[in-house]
Amino acid sequence: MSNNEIATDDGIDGATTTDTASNTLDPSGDPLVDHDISVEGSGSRSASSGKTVIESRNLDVYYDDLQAIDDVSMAIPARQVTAMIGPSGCGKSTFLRCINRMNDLVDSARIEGELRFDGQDVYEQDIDPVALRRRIGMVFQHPNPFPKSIYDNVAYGLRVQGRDGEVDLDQQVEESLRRAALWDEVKDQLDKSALDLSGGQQQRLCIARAIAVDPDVILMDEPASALDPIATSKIEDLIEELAEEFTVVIVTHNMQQAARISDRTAVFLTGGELVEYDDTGTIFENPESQRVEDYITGKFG
Ligand SMILES: Nc1ncnc2c1ncn2[C@@H]1O[C@H](COP(=O)(O)OP(=O)(O)OP(=O)(O)O)[C@@H](O)[C@H]1O
Repeated sequence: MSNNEIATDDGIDGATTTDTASNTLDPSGDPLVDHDISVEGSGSRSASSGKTVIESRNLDVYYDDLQAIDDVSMAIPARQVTAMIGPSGCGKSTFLRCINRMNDLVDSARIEGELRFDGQDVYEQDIDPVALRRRIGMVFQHPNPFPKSIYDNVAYGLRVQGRDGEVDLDQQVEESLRRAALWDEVKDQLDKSALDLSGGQQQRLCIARAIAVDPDVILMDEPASALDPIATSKIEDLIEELAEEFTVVIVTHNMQQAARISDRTAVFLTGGELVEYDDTGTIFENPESQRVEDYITGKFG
């Protein structure tokens, strides 16, 4: 389930902004970031190791009495693509939304256990969720550009942060659009409404908007599921490129997509149980769990 309707000024949408200098997270906290996990990616990147940037420990999430995540412990490496797959309702989006505390916006949601980003529990009392969301951007299933120009969409986060005076805004907008593989298509029409772009272009614009403020992590909740195959292919290529610079965590229903673009894959099954989490090649070619094999081979789900 994707919450793609949220688009506000407080850093909880695709325009989330990053301001590492002023955020309230203390990277010098618990040194969990020093844990190395070895990554044998099946994607195009080499099998380099990535430091743990996000780690859940015995995480439980409830919506009132419904348990959506059940005792999930996993470590997500920096600058890799980590995919979350599993049947509908198994808790993938819930887990994703815990990472930048989007579930705070759901009154019935209750979280137990730990969710660490950069070594610090994001649910500690002194953590500012808005500052957290500046470092952990999000891209939703349906592109949600603001009803503004292409330029203003990309510049939005920097302006909200008051950083537009510090940086060369034109340059930052161009660079973000280039990194989102959209510059060549829009460079002559930056004043045009973002809403006039195609769905695939809008999604790349949302990615440009998210990366303009230089987050550490980009969460993506089925970012290509509303797009046609060509637009999907462009987004997939882009995701692989983004992982050179950012940590990408993606929820996808599309197992082929997970196999194509991710380095690590987490398989959730009914009841919010993380059944297996491993290198993507292992999950798809030689999973340990019979249940995962049955799911991957389409025997259920
Ligand atoms: N805001 C909410 N309030 C109450 N229950 C919720 C809420 N969001 C999700 N749930 C429930 O939590 C469980 C996990 O939902 P979630 O959306 O995380 O699963 P998912 O694996 O992402 O599903 P899908 O693949 O269909 O998007 C489901 O039973 C769902 O109905």
